[in-house]
Amino acid sequence: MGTQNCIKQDPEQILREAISGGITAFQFREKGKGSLTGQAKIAMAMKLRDICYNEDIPFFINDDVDLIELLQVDGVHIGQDDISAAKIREKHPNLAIGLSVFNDAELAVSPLSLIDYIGAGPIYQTTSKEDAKQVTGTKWVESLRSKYPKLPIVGIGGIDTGNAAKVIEAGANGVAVISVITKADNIEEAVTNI
Ligand SMILES: Cc1ncc(COP(=O)(O)OP(=O)(O)O)c(N)n1
Ligand SMILES: Cc1ncsc1CCOP(=O)(O)O
Ligand SMILES: [Mg+2]
Repeated sequence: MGTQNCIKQDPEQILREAISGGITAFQFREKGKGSLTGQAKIAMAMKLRDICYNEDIPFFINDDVDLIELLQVDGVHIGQDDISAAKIREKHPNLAIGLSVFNDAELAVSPLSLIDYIGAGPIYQTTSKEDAKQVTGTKWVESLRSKYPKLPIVGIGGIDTGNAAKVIEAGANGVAVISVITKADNIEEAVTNI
C-alpha cells in the first residue's frame, strides 16, 4: 500500500494493525492519484520501513529501485515495464525480487531464474491500480503452477476474505492485498480472515 490507499487511518496505524493481524510482508507502493513524491515519499517510506524492521516483517519497495540502498529494503517488486531484474540482481545479489507476470507472452520474456517470486494477476477486478490489466481469474495461477511446480506465486488483484482461499487452492503460495486491509473497519480481523 501507499498513502493514497489510506483514507480511514494513517498509514503507520494501518501497517501496525496489519502486522498485529499477521501479514508476513509489506510492499510500499506509493503510486497513483494523491500519492506522495520527493522527500515526503522518502520520509513516509522510512517510517514504514522502521515499523517493519522492528516487527521483523520483510519490507519491499515497489518500482523505486533508487530507494533500495537508501532504505535498506529486503526486496523489490518490478513489473514488465520497470527496470530489469538483471540490472537489479547485478547490483544486489541477495535482494528478494518479485516480478509481475500477467499472461503467457509476459511469461515467455520473464527471467525466472533471476527472480524470487511471481506476482500473478490481477486475478479479480481491482480499484487500487489505475492501469490494471484485464482480470486473469484463478486459471492464470493454475496455469503457472502446472508449468512451474516450485516457483513461488503471489496472487494479487481484488483479493478479499471471501476469495483468497480460491487463489491459494489454485496454487498460489500467498496473496497480496491492498483495499481489503486499508478499507477494513477491523484490520486485524480482516487479515486473520484472509
Ligand atoms: C505482489 C505484486 N504483484 C504485482 C504487482 C504489480 O506490479 P506492476 O505490474 O509493476 O504494477 P505497479 O504496482 O507498479 O503499478 C505488485 N505491485 N505487487
Ligand atoms: C498493484 C496491483 N497489481 C495488480 S492488481 C493491484 C492492486 C491490488 O489491490 P487490491 O487488493 O485493492 O485489489
Ligand atoms: Mg511496477
